[in-house]
Amino acid sequence: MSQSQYSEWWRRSTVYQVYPKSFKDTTGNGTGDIKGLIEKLDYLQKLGIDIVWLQPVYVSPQHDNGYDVADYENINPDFGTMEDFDELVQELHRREMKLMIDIVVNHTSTEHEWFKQSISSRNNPYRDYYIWKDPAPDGGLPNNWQSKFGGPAWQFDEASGQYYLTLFDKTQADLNWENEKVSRAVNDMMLFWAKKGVDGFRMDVINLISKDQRFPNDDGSVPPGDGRKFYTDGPRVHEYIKAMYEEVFGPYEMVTVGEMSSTTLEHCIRYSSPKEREFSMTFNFHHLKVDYPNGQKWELMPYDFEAMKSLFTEWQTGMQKGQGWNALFFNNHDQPRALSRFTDDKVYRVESAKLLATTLHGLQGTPYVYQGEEIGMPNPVWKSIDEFRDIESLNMYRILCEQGKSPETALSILQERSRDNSRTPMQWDDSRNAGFTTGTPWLKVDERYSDINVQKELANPDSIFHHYRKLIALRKDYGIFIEGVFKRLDDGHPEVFAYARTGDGEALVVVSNFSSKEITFRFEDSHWAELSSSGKDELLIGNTTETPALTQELQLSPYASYMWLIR
Ligand SMILES: O=P(O)(O)OC[C@H]1O[C@H](O[C@H]2O[C@H](CO)[C@@H](O)[C@H](O)[C@H]2O)[C@H](O)[C@@H](O)[C@@H]1O
Repeated sequence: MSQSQYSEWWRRSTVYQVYPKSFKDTTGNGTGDIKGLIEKLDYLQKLGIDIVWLQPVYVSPQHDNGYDVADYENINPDFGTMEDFDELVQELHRREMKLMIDIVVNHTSTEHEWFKQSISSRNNPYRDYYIWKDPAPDGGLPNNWQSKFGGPAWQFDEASGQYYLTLFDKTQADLNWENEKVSRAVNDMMLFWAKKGVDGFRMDVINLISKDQRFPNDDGSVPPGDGRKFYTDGPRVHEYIKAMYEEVFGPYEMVTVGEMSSTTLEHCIRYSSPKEREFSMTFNFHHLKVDYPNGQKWELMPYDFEAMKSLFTEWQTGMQKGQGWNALFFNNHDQPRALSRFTDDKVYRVESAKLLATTLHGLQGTPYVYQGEEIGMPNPVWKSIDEFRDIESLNMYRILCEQGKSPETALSILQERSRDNSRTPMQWDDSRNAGFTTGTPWLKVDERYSDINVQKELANPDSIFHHYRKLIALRKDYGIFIEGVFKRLDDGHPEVFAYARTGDGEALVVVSNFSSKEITFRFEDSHWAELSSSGKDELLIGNTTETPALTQELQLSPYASYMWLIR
């Protein structure tokens, strides 16, 4: 890739993901709001954040916490007003920060006016905005596709005698992108926000919008056999995205990230290579499915560390070769906290949080920090099903019990897998409800908030927060973070992930011990010969009190992680 292809500002940026419902409540109604986010912008600026990704704040019945949009161009009163939104844009821009908003157009809420019209009669002009099918000849479901939240992907409408498609909850009806009026309406909606000064979009499950128009049954030959192979990266998806680029993203010079569900490397290269004129970058989830036995999210197994490292290697190398760009992340609002999932959130919580950050931020791509990650928030401990709020978790708990699992077993699966793990309120200080709200929080606050909170983190120069701050600043200082060619260096070591990023006679080297053991790690001779001939090493950042030089053999304490620059 030539130098100029790396010149876009967002390649040097770090994005902070805000789950508004759990960020900061200023009204006392127990739900975070836009004014709460404005109140905390100085905090995000201190962290060094360039872009804030604000998750859906549109009018919505909130069955899926805003991913069920009922009106794309108005703000849900729980989150505030359009004036608050405009103030947010101004306040971000005043700080030279950017705003990225969530666009959810694979589906709408069934409370959206388009759907209300669509379901009203077979002849309504909006009927074709959604995917309606007759029952199968035997009177059953149109096909055997499954909803990602459990159960069949079809809902029956008695009045018209047809089914509509819902790949997520039954209140989230899939839009029919074959209808040109749908893409027209979506582009108009995106132009509305672009004209308001929004700088970018995060496009929810955007690679699911084009369905195989034959709507065939899934024969189960490719796991998980739920129909996804017929609508994931579907036949016309690139055509649809290119049209968005030409009309909206390109003219408004937006930064865009596509959330790509169950995607492939080949497609992500196409989605994010500049010459394709689609998105700036893509999220994929493969590295986070390394604890799903046979791709089954609702079964447990210890995570496969080697698989995780191989997936990072495959995507780093593949995207680099194909000129694509990765969105880098370990955490988001759909994932349990990586700290609890892949490392030790108790004895080595601080070391672990810093290790995950260093390992991720040294990779090629744009890093995303999910709220609370920068202070080392772990999964909470769940005591009862009554504490959960997430629609997927509640559906799956019911299904797991129906399948014969005991309530205790079902709860233990939710403890590891529930999306609510990452959605508990942000912990600002040690006052009541962690300073999140003066009212009753919509989801419980983790009990450890008096130890783990922003106030404490800011006061301690060695905190996780300050580690993130340094990493974010380093990315701006050294071009090697952006351009360096990825090479894995640990040769299948069972505890260590080690890699280099090389270029222009320099090397960035990251070595992380993902275990609670004190270990010795030795670079293989050929790797060491290359590294040691590259120049003099300087430790850029580490997570212990030691400041080791880079040597062929390294003693690594539990969860130790270091990043060196050689030049
Ligand atoms: O696990 P994948 O098949 O790779 O899918 C990725 C994620 O897709 C879904 O997330 C997004 O869409 C949902 C519906 O709008 C919404 O509920 C969620 O919050 C969005 O981020 C899926 O729900 C996630 O579990 C997957 O991780």
